[in-house]
Amino acid sequence: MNKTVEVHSSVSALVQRALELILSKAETAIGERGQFTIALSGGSTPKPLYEAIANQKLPWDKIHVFWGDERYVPADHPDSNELMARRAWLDQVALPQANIHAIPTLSANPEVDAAKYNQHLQTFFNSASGEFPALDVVLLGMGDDAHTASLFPYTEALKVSDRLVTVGNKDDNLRITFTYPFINAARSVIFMAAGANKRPALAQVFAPVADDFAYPSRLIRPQGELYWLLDAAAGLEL
Ligand SMILES: O=C(O)[C@H](O)[C@@H](O)[C@H](O)[C@H](O)COP(=O)(O)O
Repeated sequence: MNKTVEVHSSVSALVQRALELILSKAETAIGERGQFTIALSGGSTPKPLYEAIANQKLPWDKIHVFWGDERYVPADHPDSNELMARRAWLDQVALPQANIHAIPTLSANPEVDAAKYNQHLQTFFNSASGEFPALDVVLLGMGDDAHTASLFPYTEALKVSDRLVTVGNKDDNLRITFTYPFINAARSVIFMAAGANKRPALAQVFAPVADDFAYPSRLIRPQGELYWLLDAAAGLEL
């Protein structure tokens, strides 16, 4: 793992840096493998990043978009991570619908939809059960409880290491989430975290010893590169 922690002066500087990184990873991936695969996060921090990506001229047909987690709501619900990314980015550019790999949420059973997304990913990457294919970029946020994707403290999802996708649980609201070993298989994992409310969690996530089960972002130790992009408020005491 190659870990880089950067503290930027403002949220817009952080967003600009995330944009640069993603453009550079996309160029490399398309040059080397003919396509760029990225998993998006929800939360509020990445929205200006998605708007900035939409303003770029990119070979959209070579870009495949996935989600690291999704709330268990229909795709037109205001809480949907897919809806946010569609409005800010995907609906604004000529990215083929077939390249948008949204998490299904309509079977009334999150276990069934998690299994469907798992299968969809295995088919896309042509990987066998038990293998963890590498996305080019997994974009993540972190909550002030140190959760990431929908891997919440002390939940069963943190123990799942035999598949790509599982069911997450936020205060008894079920969600669908990548598992930590799938995130860790990525070529690059980019965390974006802004705001002073993230400081106590970050201190635990960066501590040499702490409980991974209490602070799930600690589980993210990718085989490739790990970037933590922070704003000045989040990074103040680091
Ligand atoms: O769907 C979600 O809620 C997320 O993917 C989640 O893990 C998010 O990234 C963090 O809660 C940070 O959210 P903010 O960017 O709003 O701080």
